[in-house]
Amino acid sequence: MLALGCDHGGYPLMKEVIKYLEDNKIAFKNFGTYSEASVDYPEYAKKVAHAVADGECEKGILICGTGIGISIAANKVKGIRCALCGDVFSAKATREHNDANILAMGARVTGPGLALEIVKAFLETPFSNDERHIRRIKQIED
Ligand SMILES: O=C(CO)[C@H](O)[C@H](O)[C@H](O)COP(=O)(O)O
Repeated sequence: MLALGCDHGGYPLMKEVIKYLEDNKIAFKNFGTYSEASVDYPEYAKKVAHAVADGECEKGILICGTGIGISIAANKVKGIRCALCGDVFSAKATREHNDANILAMGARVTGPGLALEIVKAFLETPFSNDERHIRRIKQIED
C-alpha cells in the first residue's frame, strides 16, 4: 500500500499521479489535501510519514510546489528516508542506494510526463541490499 499526500501546490500533479496508480492498479491511501485551497504542507508530510514509519503503508509519495518543504518535514519522522527527485536517475539511485521509503516531487518544478516516469522508477526499483549501502543507512539511523 502506498501513502499519498500533498499540499495545494502539489494537488494538480497528485491528480495525475492518482490516475497513473489507478490505471496501473496500484493500491494507495490518500491522506489529502483534496483541492487547491491553501493548506500547510507539514500536516500532510506528517500523516504520510507516520503511515510509512508505523508500517501501515510500505512507501509514500509527497508533492508540494517545490517538493522541498514537504520532504524536509517528512524527514523529521524517525525511520523516514524521503528523497526529493526531479529526474529518473535519482529516483532509481535513491531506491538502490538509500532504500528511500518516500518520494517527494515539486509540482511547480517537474512536469507530469517526467513525474510519472519518476514515480514508475521509484516504485519498480528494489533496494540493492548491498553491504555498503546497508552500513550507510544504519549510520543515518544511528
Ligand atoms: O514548501 C514549499 C516550498 O519549498 C512548497 O513549494 C509549498 O508548496 C509552497 O511554499 C506553497 O506556497 P504558496 O505561496 O502558499 O502557494
